[in-house]
This record gives sequence, C-alpha cells and structure tokens, in this order.
Amino acid sequence: MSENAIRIGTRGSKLALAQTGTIARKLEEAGQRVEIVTVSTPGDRSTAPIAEIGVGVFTSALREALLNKQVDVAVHSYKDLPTAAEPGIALAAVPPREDPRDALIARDGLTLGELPPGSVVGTGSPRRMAQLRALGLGLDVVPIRGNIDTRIGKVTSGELDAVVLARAGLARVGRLDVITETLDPIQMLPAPAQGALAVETRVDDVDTEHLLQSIVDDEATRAAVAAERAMLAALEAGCSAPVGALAEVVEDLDSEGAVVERLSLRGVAATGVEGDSVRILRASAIAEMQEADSLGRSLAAELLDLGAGALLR
Ligand SMILES: NCc1[nH]cc(CCC(=O)O)c1CC(=O)O
Repeated sequence: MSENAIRIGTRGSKLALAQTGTIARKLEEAGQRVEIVTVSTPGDRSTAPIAEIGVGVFTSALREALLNKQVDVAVHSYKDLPTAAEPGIALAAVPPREDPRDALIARDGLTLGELPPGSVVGTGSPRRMAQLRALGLGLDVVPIRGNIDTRIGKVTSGELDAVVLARAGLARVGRLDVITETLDPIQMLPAPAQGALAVETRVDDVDTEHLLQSIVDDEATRAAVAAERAMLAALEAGCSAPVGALAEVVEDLDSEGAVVERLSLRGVAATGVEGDSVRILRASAIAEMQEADSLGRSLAAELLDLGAGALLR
C-alpha cells in the first residue's frame, strides 16, 4: 500500500468515470488513497466514424499519460484496446465482467422480431451492422456515433426506431431501464472483451500492479477475454472489424465423467457491411480453462478455413 494517493487516469465520459469509480472504490475500501485524473482523447474530440480515426483512439492518450507518469493506473473499456501489447505497460487486473451481451433500445418497447421491415436501426459498429443485416428482417441499419445518452436520445426523439448498445455500458451509467430486449448471442455475438475492463500499470511499478491484481483481478474474466482477444488477433482484425466473440465458463464432463469447468468460445466474422449482401461465418469450440489463448487461435483458424480471411480483407 502506498502512502501517497494512487493517480487513476480515465477518459472523461460518464461511462468511463463510472467504470473508473468502481476501481477507485475497491482501492479505497482496501485503505488506499486515490486521485482520479481525467485525460481527453482524440476519440472524444472527433465526431468522425471510429473506423476512420483508427485503432486505439480512446486508449492511446491514456497509455501515454501512464508512460509519462502523469497517472499511475489507466482504466480502459477492454474492448477498445488494440490487441498488440504496449511496451512498458502491464495488464495489472481484469475485474469481474459485466453482462457482455448487446442490448436493443427500441421505440414502444419493441423487440427485434417485432420491428417492422424498413425500421431504422442505428449503430456505428460494423460487427453489429453485419449481424443485424444477417437476420434478414429488412431492417435499415444506419451508422451513428456519440455517447450513450446521445444514442438513447435518437430513439426517444423519434429520429430512429432503435439503437443497439452494450448492455454493460448501460448498466454502468444506470440506464438498464431503457433496454427493450437483451440480444441472444446466437443472433448477436458481442465484441471481443465487451463488458470487461482492463486496468493497466507501468511495468516498473510492481507495487501498484500487485495491489490492483490482489484487489480487483478476476481469473475467469481474464481467461474468457484472453480467448476472445486471441481469436481477434489471429484473424488480424482490429477493434472496429466485423468480428464478434464470446467465451464463457461452462460445466462439462471429463473423461471419467466428473464435472469440470471448461471454456467455451463462439466466434463470428462478417462482410457486406457497406452493401446490402451479408456473408457471415460462425463457429464454436471448447477447451480447458488454462488453454484460453490456443482456443482463440484455433477458432480463428477454423473461421479462416471457412473463408473468413476473404471476408475481413
Ligand atoms: N466502443 C465504445 C464503447 N466502449 C465500451 C462500451 C460499453 C462498455 C463495454 O462494452 O465494456 C462502449 C459503448 C457501446 O459499445 O455501447
């Protein structure tokens, strides 16, 4: 435990502050003083589509502040982090994950199946666009951007019939009330690492790293996210690619018939995000808990065998 306050860096959005607050409270409960430092990122300042601004728009400024010693800890939405490791930075903790599924917010309490053909559904995510189009419901999927409140506002104002958002983000800002349907991963696989946080420290600051690891790290979440991100990396796809993945701890039987915990992974890769035709590939696999990385890589290999390489290029 440090005598001085640990400085936790965060983006300034309502969502980011809520996420950082959960980590700060855990540290304070353990008797550690903390100070929250807001860092503005190019992703916050630009209104261009995320796919155009590039990888790491929300995360690189925070990582810079960490490396420059302006802060001691960086808290990110894990799904916004590029898959490439950053020299000098340690993944100190992966806290317990929120519900990773996507959620529909539709007018008049409607579910996806109840939206009439021609309904206008907003999402900025190529992954969500592709999976929505693949349902074949005749939905008119249009790109949107903006923070959670802005997106909800486009439905309440009548501008859009519905939007799709991460349930986890809505939970963290206390807006679960607006959800009209939580989407089944069979139809809509979330982004790799959706609902999870990444808590980073400097590699030379082992004390802070160990403190966070002992207080907020969750092994099951770490394994699940590792499998999902290994799949994403092996597909050589970034955080704005039309790729979804969800790993879950499931009960399975070992060779002697005893109940064991294993890691199940489902994946999706898609194309046709720009046009109307959608091609979508889905696959799943299961492995031992400690084989998360190879599970992710082998599911990626299976998707590539099925033709995902062509889809993503
Ligand atoms: N790309 C923006 C972003 N980054 C993290 C979340 C939500 C929280 C999470 O998934 O962990 C969101 C908003 C959304 O996708 O609806």
